[in-house]
Amino acid sequence: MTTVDKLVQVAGIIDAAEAGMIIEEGADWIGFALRLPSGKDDIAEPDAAAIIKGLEPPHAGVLISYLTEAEEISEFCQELGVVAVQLHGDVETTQLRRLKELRPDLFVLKSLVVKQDNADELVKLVDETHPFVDMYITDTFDPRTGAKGATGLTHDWNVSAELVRRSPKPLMMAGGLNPENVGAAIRAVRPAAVDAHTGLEGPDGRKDRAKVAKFVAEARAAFAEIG
Ligand SMILES: O=C(O)c1ccccc1N[C@@H]1O[C@H](COP(=O)(O)O)[C@@H](O)[C@H]1O
Repeated sequence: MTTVDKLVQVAGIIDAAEAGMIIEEGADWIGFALRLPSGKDDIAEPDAAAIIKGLEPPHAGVLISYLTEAEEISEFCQELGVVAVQLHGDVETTQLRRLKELRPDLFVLKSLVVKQDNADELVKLVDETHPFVDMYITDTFDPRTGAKGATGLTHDWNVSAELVRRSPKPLMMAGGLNPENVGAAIRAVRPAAVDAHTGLEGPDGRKDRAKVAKFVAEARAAFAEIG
């Protein structure tokens, strides 16, 4: 079983050069968003699989997806060679249980999409699903577009902090994190891990080396501070 603590993830990898740069700058896990409902993935599946298979521990590739069916998730994770999957869709608890039966070795992250006034609903979701989930990941809902991931928006960190306190499983904090706010976020919420996508991009839509380096350094410093 994979255990994680004080982990830094960068999501939305688009090619091998970007993956290599992010690993060089000290991130632990890298996330690949695939089979998105838009049909417009940033990277082809065989290219993602090649990058993932070339990673050496403690680095690892994570599938980020809206898939909801355990069999399809399991088969796709096998094809890609990922050790972890981040589920952003409305996955039934029965499917999470089935996924654990099929792949007890797979590290399952389930998103908790923070909206205005849905904290109680998220706590209920944690209560129901935690036996089948290894880690939760917060994310921010964008009411203008309906998007539930990679919105670049922060949410009420009091909700994330409450979820950390209430969840029997660790929590990865995400949603609008960037080099400037990640330290404060870790000190306020005390998550086990952090993740960012859009806050690390340059104007060309690719990850910016200086932003990735600063994000990793600020996160490591804040994790060391909270102990
Ligand atoms: O990374 C993506 O492209 C992605 C696509 C669909 C759902 C989630 C996705 N990424 C996750 O979004 C959050 C945070 O994004 P941001 O930092 O606010 O831009 C994080 O969980 C990513 O793993």
